Amino acid sequence: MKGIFTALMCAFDEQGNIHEKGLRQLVRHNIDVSKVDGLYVNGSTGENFLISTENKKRIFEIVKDEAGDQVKLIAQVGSLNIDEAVELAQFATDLGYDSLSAVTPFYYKFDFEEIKDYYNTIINSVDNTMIIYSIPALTGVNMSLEQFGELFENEKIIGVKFTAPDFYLLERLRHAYPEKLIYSGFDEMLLSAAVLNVDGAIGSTFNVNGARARSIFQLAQEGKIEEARELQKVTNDLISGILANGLYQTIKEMLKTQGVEAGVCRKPMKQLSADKVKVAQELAAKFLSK
Ligand SMILES: CC(=O)N[C@@H]([C@@H](O)[C@H](O)[C@H](O)CO)[C@@H](O)CC(=O)C(=O)O
Repeated sequence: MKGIFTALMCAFDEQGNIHEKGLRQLVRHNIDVSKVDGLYVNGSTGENFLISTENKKRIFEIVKDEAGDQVKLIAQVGSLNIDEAVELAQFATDLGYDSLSAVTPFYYKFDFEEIKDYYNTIINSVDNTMIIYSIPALTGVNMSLEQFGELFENEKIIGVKFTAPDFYLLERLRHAYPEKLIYSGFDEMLLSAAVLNVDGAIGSTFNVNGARARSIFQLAQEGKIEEARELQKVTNDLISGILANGLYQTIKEMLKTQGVEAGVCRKPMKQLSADKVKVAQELAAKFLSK
């Protein structure tokens, strides 16, 4: 379960339906071209919070069917509707997903006891493991070292996807819980996290930049920091361009230049203007090999 995991996009058509052929191509591109170690399915990048339970299940099915056992698969099942989270956890487990993950419950200001109960309720309902998805900038949920420790007391909670720029907390977590899996969640900070000895990374830009991400991670593990820094610089030039143009939409347009029918994003996300499509194509021409 270590290494580079792509936070998988989902291809949607103009009506917002799953574009199955495009989704299968996305899976193949990540496995065959980017050669990532795994896929993180129905996360933020998969537009999970914009789709129905039935669509989430269908995406889990298609991805497992296409990927088989070629790479590790993590199913993000977190939901404010805890019944849905449990249902999805059971569904993904039955399909053979290697682990589950759940975003911290957000919007209402849940206290820590409620957050702990949420994780234990989901994971104790299935025969699988759980990776906490912590992304404070989007959820508003900031957990302390001690609170992570309390969650980790449940042996089925095997790690955290740490999407935060708090390298002090990341170092403390690494030191305190050497046996737990820690994944870096900010692609632009991959090298800094790798230096702190994280076990892997999960990111959206790996859909187009997976090979470079793999190299950064590997070089850091080998102590070749100067080379890794060069690659992180190129990566961050790319990420700056993507973020300025519209994150998920730009990645989808870039994928289209690689022959992947990545579709469009679901409403209320807007579509790119013609000018921005051109910017995405220029980014692809500059940063992606044909
Ligand atoms: C909000 C968001 O999409 N964050 C990305 C990052 O990969 C992020 O896009 C990237 O670092 C650029 O800022 C991941 O942490 C999200 C992710 O793994 C997911 O799709 O669940």
